[in-house]
Amino acid sequence: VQCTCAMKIAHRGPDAFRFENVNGFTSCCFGFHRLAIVDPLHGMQPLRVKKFPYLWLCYNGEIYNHQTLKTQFDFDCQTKMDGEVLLHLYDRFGIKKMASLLDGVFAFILLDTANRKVHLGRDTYGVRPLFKFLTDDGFLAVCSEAKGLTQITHSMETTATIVPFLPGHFEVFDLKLNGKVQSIQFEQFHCCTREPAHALYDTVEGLSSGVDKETVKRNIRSLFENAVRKRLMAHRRIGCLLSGNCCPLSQETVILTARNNLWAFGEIFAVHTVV
Ligand SMILES: NC(=O)C[C@H](N)C(=O)O
Repeated sequence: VQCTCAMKIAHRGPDAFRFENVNGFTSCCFGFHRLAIVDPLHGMQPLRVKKFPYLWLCYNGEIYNHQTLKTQFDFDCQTKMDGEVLLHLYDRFGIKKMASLLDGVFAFILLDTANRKVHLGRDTYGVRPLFKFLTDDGFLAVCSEAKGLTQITHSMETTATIVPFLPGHFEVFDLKLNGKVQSIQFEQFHCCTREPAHALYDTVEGLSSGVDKETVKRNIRSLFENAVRKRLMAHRRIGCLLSGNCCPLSQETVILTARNNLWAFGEIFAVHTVV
């Protein structure tokens, strides 16, 4: 019955929809509306792979460096999904390092039935939304929009609050035998004033030192191109880059970089908005 609340956010994913109960964990349920960006064939969620049958992942977002991480750590991946890398990273390094190695925009819930743990996390800038509903007696629900949580019913008499999940943080819960949870760790994995851990594996060309105008312009161009390039990981045939009031040079960079890096037969449209 609680699952029907997931229909409140049906507009977030027009491509596919799934409700799934977790085998042997009758208190756990996932509802997912998919906007298919990467691996349309195998990317439905909750994402599960043969290698880790006890892991259940639901996430919203794009992991720009998924390919780099797969190569770097020699992961044996079953799909082309960007999110699959989360499962391998979690298995190898644990939740904190997993979150800090991700270059992208994301909000996730990862259930580990073998260790009876639930993990939540959200990207540094909070680009992807995540709301949490938790009662004092340990009933947990999360959703990309608060409206998916307002009609959740639970055993407590007092109303539980719905709070946005803090960007750049992760939280770990113990999943008790009665299906309730207890928070055991809440930590920041990254803050925007620090160099991100994934920078170690970044492939952006070395920037020249010096503060003369030409060097600075070249460096800006190289960083900007890299920022566009890494976002071109979609398997959709039509993409749209929205640039808010950026100069003609960057407009041109966006279009050229995009055209040179398109996957398969895609087409790119840049829309320039002037604020
Ligand atoms: N769209 C998403 O948020 C998840 C994933 N990147 C996908 O392509 O399905």
